[in-house]
Parts: sequence; C-alpha cells; structure tokens
Amino acid sequence: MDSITSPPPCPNTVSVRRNPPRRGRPTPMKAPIPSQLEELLPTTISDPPLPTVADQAPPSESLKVFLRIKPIVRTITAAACKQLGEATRSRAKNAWPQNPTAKKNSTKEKQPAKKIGSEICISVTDSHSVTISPPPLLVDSKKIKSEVYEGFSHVFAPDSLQNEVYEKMVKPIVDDFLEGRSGMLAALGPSGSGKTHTVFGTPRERGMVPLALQHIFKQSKGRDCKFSRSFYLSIFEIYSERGKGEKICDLIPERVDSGLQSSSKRVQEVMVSNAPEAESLIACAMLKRATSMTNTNSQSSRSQCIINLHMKRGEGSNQPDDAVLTVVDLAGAEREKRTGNQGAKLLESNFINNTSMVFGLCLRALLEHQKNPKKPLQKHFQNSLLTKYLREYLEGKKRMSLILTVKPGEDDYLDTACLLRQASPYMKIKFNNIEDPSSSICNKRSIQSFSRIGQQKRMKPSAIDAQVSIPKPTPYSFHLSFIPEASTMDKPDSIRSSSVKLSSNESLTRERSHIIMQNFAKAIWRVLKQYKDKLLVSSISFL
Ligand SMILES: Nc1ncnc2c1ncn2[C@@H]1O[C@H](COP(=O)(O)OP(=O)(O)OP(=O)(O)O)[C@@H](O)[C@H]1O
Repeated sequence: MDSITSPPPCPNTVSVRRNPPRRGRPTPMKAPIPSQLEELLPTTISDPPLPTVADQAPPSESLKVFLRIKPIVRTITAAACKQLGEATRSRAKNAWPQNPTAKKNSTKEKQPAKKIGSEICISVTDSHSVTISPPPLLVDSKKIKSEVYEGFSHVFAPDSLQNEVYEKMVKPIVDDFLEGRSGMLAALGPSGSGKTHTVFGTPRERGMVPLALQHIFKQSKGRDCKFSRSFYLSIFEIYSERGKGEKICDLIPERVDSGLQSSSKRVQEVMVSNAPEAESLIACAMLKRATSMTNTNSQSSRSQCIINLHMKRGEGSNQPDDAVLTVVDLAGAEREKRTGNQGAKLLESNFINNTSMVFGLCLRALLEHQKNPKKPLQKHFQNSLLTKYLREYLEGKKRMSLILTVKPGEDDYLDTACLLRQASPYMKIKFNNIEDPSSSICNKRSIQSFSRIGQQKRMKPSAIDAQVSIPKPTPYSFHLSFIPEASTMDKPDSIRSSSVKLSSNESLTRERSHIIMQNFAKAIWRVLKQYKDKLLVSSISFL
C-alpha cells in the first residue's frame, strides 16, 4: 500500500480557497504555482429515545466534518472481472468481519499498486486542510483551478491508521455516549472510497464500530452494578430492489443465540453484554448486507447500513437517560459513466444517489435555515427512509459527525471535488434546538410510523381508524402522521372518516405542488432574464 504525501503542483493553475474559516495563511509551498490562468423500525426495537437535555449540545458546537483520503490501491473491477469471465454478484462484503472466501478473493484481487505522483488529485496541506488539483486535461480545456479546502476537524492522510481515526473522530462521540448523550457518525463519499473500510475495517485493521464496541465494554466493565447499564444492538439496511421503493432489512440473523434477548419486531434489538458477542452479531449481519461488484468497487454496498447501540441505564441509576450511538455507512454515490451500471444495478444506483442527495439537501437546508432563521427549515427528510430515520440529527438537535472519504487518484478528481464542494460547508452547521417543544412528540410519532412502514402495505383502507390518515405509498414520499396500531384495525365505521382525512391530504399535496411549480417558474424566469441580458450584450457588441 502506498502512502501519498503530496502531488506535484499542477502547472497552469492557481489555488482558490474554499470554506470557512478563511484564515490569512500563506498558500502552502506544495500548492500549485499561480499563473495567469485563474434520510419499523427500531421502534420497539425501541424508538430511539427522545432528545433529552443531555442530548442537546451547547449552541456553539459545530458539526464536525472529518476527511479521510484512501491510499491508492488497485483492485479488480467489474469490467476486469467480466473479461475473466467471473461472476459479478456477491452478497458478503469483504470488510470486517472476516469472510474467509472473500478474503481469499481479495488477496487475489489486489494488484501491484499504481505508480503514484502526477496521478494524485488531492494532497494534505495540514491536519485541517487539503488541496485538490485538477488533472492537466481539465486545466487546459476547462480552465479549472486548484482549490484549498480548510476547516476540517481533521484530515486523515492516506497512511492514517484506523486507531488514529478512532481516537480523533469516534472516541469523543463514544465518551459522550457513555455519559448518556446520543450521537451519530455517518460516512459519506463516492463508491469505493473507503466508507465501509473505515466503519467496519478488516480483521487486521479493525474499523470504528469494533473499536467503539471494545472501548464501550471495557469502560463499562468494572462499574458499580448499582449503576449498571445494558446495551442493545440493532443493525439494519435500507435498500431499493430494482428501484421499486425503499425497504428495510434487519441484518441481525433471525435466530440469534438463545443467550441473547431478541425482540419479535421486524428489526431486532439484541442485548449484548460484551464486545466479542456484539462483534460476532455484526459479523453475521455484514454477511447479509447487499453488495455487488461494480466498476468502481469489487464489493460495493448497495444499501444504507445503520447500526444502533442503545444504552439503557439500570434502575438504581440517578441518570435515567438512555442514549443511542448510531453509525451509518451510506452506500457510495456513483456516476453512471464511471460505474457502467446497467439495468437493475442502474436502478440501485439511482436509489443510492437519490438518498445521498436527500441527505445532503437536509444538511444544506439546515445550514441555510441557521444562516437565515426567517427561512423555514425545508422538510427534505421526508423524501427518504434514511433521512426520516435520522431526522433529529439532520435538524441539528443531536450531535453528529461526518466522515468524508475520498479517493486520491487523478481519475477521481470529479468525485472528490464534487464531494468536497458539497459537504465542506456542512462544518458551519451548529447544533441547537431549532424546533418548537412539540417537536419531540411529533418526531416520536414519525419514528413510530417509520418503523411500521413495512406494515402499511398489509393494511386495508377499511381498517384504518378515524384518526388516521392513509399514506400514498410512493417510493420517496412516506407519510409521517399516525399509523394505526394493529389493535385499531377492522373498524368498518372508519372508512368515511379516513376518506375525509384523505381529501385534506390531497389538498396539502396540491398546495405543495403549487409552491414547487411557483418556485420552478421563478427559476425559469430568472434564467430567461439572464439570457435576455446576454443577448442584449452580444447584440450590442455586434453593432
Ligand atoms: N484506508 C484504507 N486502507 C486500506 N484499504 C482501504 C482503505 N479504504 C478503503 N480500502 C479498500 O478499498 C476497497 C473499497 O473500500 P470500501 O468497500 O470501504 O469502499 P466504500 O466507500 O464502502 O464503497 P461503496 O460505497 O461502493 O460500498 C476495499 O477493498 C477496502 O479494503
């Protein structure tokens, strides 16, 4: 494995600085030389606990955004495999935990590392900033400049070790969790950039989840049993089969050890009492996760994977708050041109990209709302299951950290630049309680309804209670109001009242479409106006 220090400066480019804080620091020596060019479930799998006072971070705290650069490692891709006539579909991801078959394949897959040097598009400027340099072709044809991104909580160089990443990024979240504060870590980045590697790792290089488990159980061990706490694990994935709406799949094997408690609900929450027990559950879960071989990753995740560790305090404890530690391994955004995906895989890609986009939109909306509180917080979280589940985090009510993973190759410039451009402003997001006091109740309801989304299809309209509205099951539009308990079903009188509610729902939908159309019209108007101005200018220059 090669480690990368810094790419040689790309001639004919100048550096532009992006991101806060804009400090008056000299452009690093290694930077390019200036030139003349310029979003069930865990419900009972217990609902994630409502935000408590402990969950609410001090208002000044900002979202932590970390960046990790993957070392350059050449792996066999789908295209290469096709040539060899090998199968292109697998289910078990070759990450932590150990999958003997996959491991064998992986050692075969790794080819001698690429020669590095001019092929690198990103370099570490210092521990908080990076410089990305476009490949010469783009510099010449599109006059793209090299850019400096700064303000990251930490930039992990390609040779960074998992332990180092854990200490700087995850340990503070775990310490808070052990103090009773919920927290989340989400890994974002293009396909094959190392999200799963960072989150789960390999048997040799254990990832954030196994390291966190080890830390948590080590800390909990010698504690007074009077203040004992118990830990419950749930792991599930959200995926879309052939683009037909989103589904939740419990990744914990249906028949877990009899020694472990399990819930009968769709997503199990299993009590774990030590790290190896938890790790072996995650190991089994990972074997169930949907993966596939693409042109960019031999074992690309096709789903959003969510791991929750729920800490419940013992009865004798004077700190009754529960806390949840959530780790999200998002499926990597993919460009069709690069992955060469077709058919079902292309549909999966659309789902993956859509979820990533909605996740980003939520954060962007939060940022805009915080910049200008008069601007209402857009409810983009409604557009995907993942964001609906993570609503509290995406509305800035609970702490979360983001780890952006990028690939350093020259070919990866567009993916890397795109991610940095989109995600680096998120570091300006502050954690504060931006919703009204009823929000926690609303949110509990939304999470409950989310957890029962799978049951909706089984419910007949006649069975809906008078207080209940019926959601229209479109792939990315799930209803957030009350979903009935099974016990409220089979009440024929309710048909009329539910249809009344339906019509009010329709009017809401119509109103929303009207607003969207209005905004769309405004945008078109602006574009047309710009064109008009440009036409005017060019016609003047002709005269
Ligand atoms: N820091 C790293 N050190 C060593 N190998 C790495 C590192 N990051 C990623 N890899 C390797 O690169 C390959 C792709 O990584 P990984 O599967 O984690 O990507 P990903 O971002 O999860 O992709 P996808 O979104 O498609 O699932 C794996 O073989 C992994 O072991």
